Amino acid sequence: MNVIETKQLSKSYGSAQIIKAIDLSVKEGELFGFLGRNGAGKSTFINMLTGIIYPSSGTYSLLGVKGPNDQVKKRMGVMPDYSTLYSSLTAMEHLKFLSALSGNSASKVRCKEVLNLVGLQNHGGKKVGKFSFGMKKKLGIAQAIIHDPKIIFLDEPTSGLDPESAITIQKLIQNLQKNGKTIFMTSHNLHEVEKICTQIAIMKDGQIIKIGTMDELRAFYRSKITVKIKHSPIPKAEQLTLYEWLESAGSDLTKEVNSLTITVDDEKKIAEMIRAFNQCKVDIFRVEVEEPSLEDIFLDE
Ligand SMILES: Nc1ncnc2c1ncn2[C@@H]1O[C@H](COP(=O)(O)OP(=O)(O)OP(=O)(O)O)[C@@H](O)[C@H]1O
Repeated sequence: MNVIETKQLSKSYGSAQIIKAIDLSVKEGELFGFLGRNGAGKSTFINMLTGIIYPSSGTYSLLGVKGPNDQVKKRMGVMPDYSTLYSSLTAMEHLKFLSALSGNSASKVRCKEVLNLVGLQNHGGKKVGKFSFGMKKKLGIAQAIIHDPKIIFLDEPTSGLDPESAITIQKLIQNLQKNGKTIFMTSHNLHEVEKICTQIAIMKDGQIIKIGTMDELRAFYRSKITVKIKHSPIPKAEQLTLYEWLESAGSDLTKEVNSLTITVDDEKKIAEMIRAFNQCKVDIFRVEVEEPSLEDIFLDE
């Protein structure tokens, strides 16, 4: 089942079209990573799905129900902007208060359990006003999951967290997914998205320009395979021919002592290179092939 589905979803402010007729389907149980440069339109898109702003045109449905819908909102978790937390309440009071407000009143035991999950187990009695930025972020995630929702929207859940806390949150997000939740998250941390997301979309100027699993995105990008070859010394008489051949076979050739790095556009070129080395009586000791990372794919856009 598609848990999130948008059809021609658009948003304009005045004459500026921020989101341009997006058709998107997110299946149940996906950990969906939504990427894009600053101002691409990620938050605007999420804000439409979570009912914070209205679309200018197009439709969306969540859990098969056309949005916005109050019943669906109860089954959806949204990480709030940290500035909207109540500073005079303690973390425990905050979770109890907000869960009651949204019609999903949480028990003290559940509040403690969720504070534990986000790593705030020792801070339940502390006033939110005294929280650091990272602690507020964790409390925001706790608030998003307190009522055990089916879909969870997280806008940059780990930005500003120290590395250890970021890993705790990434593991928590992965566990939520393993337990059947559908998670839709934005992030500027490409390494994180590559590591944990099962589907990735890249947004540019209000449109989704690439979408797929990490492997599918790599397949779009097969033209950048970096190969590092460690080899025996190249006989002087063969050097010119071999290097000239390599330059015609690939690009970005970097020569070092008994090793080289080259970028090729097709895996078949790797086999051809090995044959060319052998013909020049050069032994190959190691071939390292570097697949394009999400960063390569993202930066290429
Ligand atoms: N209320 C608004 N009125 C006018 N323009 C807006 C409004 N909200 C957002 N925008 C514009 O919409 C564009 C997309 O903004 P949005 O916040 O969705 O981007 P984003 O991808 O989430 O960026 P970031 O990564 O910086 O959070 C920006 O050009 C922004 O200035």
